[in-house]
Amino acid sequence: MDVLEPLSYSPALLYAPLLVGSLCLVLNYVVYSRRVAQWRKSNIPFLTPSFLIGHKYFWGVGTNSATVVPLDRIYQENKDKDLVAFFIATMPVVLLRKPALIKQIFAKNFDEAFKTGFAVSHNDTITPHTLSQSPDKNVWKAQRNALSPMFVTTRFSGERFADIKNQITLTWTHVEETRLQGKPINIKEVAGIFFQDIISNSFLALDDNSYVEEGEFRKFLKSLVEPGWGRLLAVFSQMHLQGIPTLESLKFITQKHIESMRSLLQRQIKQRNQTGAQRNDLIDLLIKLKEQDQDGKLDSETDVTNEMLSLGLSFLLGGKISVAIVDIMVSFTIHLLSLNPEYQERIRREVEEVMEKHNTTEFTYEVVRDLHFLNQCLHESSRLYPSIPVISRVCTEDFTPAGTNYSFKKGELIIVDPYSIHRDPECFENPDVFDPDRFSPKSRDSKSVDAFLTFGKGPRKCPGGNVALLIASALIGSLLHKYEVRPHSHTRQMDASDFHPRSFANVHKDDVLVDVVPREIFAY
Ligand code: HEM
Repeated sequence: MDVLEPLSYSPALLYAPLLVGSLCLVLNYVVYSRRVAQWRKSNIPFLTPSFLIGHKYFWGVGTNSATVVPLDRIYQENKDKDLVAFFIATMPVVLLRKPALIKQIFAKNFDEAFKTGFAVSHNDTITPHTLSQSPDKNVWKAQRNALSPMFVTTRFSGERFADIKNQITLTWTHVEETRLQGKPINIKEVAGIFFQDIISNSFLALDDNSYVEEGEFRKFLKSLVEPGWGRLLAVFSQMHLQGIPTLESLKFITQKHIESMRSLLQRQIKQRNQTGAQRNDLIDLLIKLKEQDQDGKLDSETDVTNEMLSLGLSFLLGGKISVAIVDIMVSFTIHLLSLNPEYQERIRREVEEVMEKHNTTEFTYEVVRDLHFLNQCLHESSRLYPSIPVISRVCTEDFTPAGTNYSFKKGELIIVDPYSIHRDPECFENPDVFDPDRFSPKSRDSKSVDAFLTFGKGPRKCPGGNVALLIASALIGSLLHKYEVRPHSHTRQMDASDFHPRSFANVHKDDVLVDVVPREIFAY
């Protein structure tokens, strides 16, 4: 074509996008109006959406602000309300503001709102059967019961503490080598390797050492949680399209993830059958499930059924992503401790006292389990930085929470924003101050217990929290036992403006680096 030849468009090409765009806007308007009318009738206070574009609050999400930033703004601007409804882009949601109402709906109205907001398309074969996503309450219950032995921290007692001990040694070696090279420690990376290698070695019998070569399980988790537009859109569409089949690329857990986990489990089951070892881990649990359910009907004894795979994923993803966010909790905690040396010193003293009590100079299950002040520090840091920005429920029936006149309709998406509640002075005094003592047994009262939402609320509350806290305590206790930790990359306390805009977890956007000084040297 001659470059100077004028471009000629067919009128259909020109008008089609305009027509489709206009139809979408009109449709949006109809949807908005109907939903607003429903909220009005249900006595649910709402923010009036602007004509055709919903609410502007969320426009910066993904580019310059994390999801909690607009949620926090709405939370702050509606101080006089128990709850407030609005649209995230075109998705209608009801944000609960008061801990008492959250407890009422998440616990007492569990039967009417048991589903999480992460709906799945029903033509999927795996995810509808996972613990955190199943729309069937019986499946959820069965999965939670079947997995319960995996969430017991005594699994790590006695000789089974060896996997944690081995990671402590590897971490000390890595930290010392990095220090001797004159470099700071990337604490999120260290925490990620520590936790994920322990999970892969203890529950899957993999022999991962991600300091030498990135482990298979760590790679798998990274592919799910690495911040980016794709992952952010996948979570949004999964919440918004409630059950409507979506494009493969818009799924949070894709077929590729599923098949790579299937082949990993298949390999480990085969190996276990060959060795006949008993480890009381996830592989043993899956083999037992297969023996009970299949009566030897499968072609191969290593076949991994969809049911086994769903159960495996339910645990390995910790509901959805919980297993992949323990490193976030640890890196925020170490950063806060680097800014507050007096609390580091209290942890060191506690480690020594507890070791003395147990007549040992080593880290054992009993020592780590008894580090109560360190546990308070973890709670306090996860209050300031709850890793999960939104906890959600979908109403499965119409209901009115007792003592209110709000009527929730079937299908309504309810959300809770732990970050804002945790920083509300009505729930926690001086909320921006890092004060681990507020979690001491004598300071804790029912008000702060109700308002603490890091691990969720009600029967769906995170069952893996204690495993996460135990492993996090082992890492932080052992690190502080050897080193004084000082801030390197961030010299002030972080807030939501430091969160990554394209992550669906509340993770800092830049690496958190700290310097370490060995205690012996520091003493002189
Ligand atoms: C810092 C670490 C963790 C945090 C902050 C966390 C937080 C959460 C939250 C907020 C929920 C949703 C609760 C709700 O909907 O009310 C959840 C669910 C869940 N978590 Fe965790 N979690 C963590 C670690 C873990 C670990 C290590 C595991 C597994 C070993 C795990 C397993 C689960 C499971 C299976 C669910 C789904 C429960 C259900 O739907 O019944 N979590 N977690």
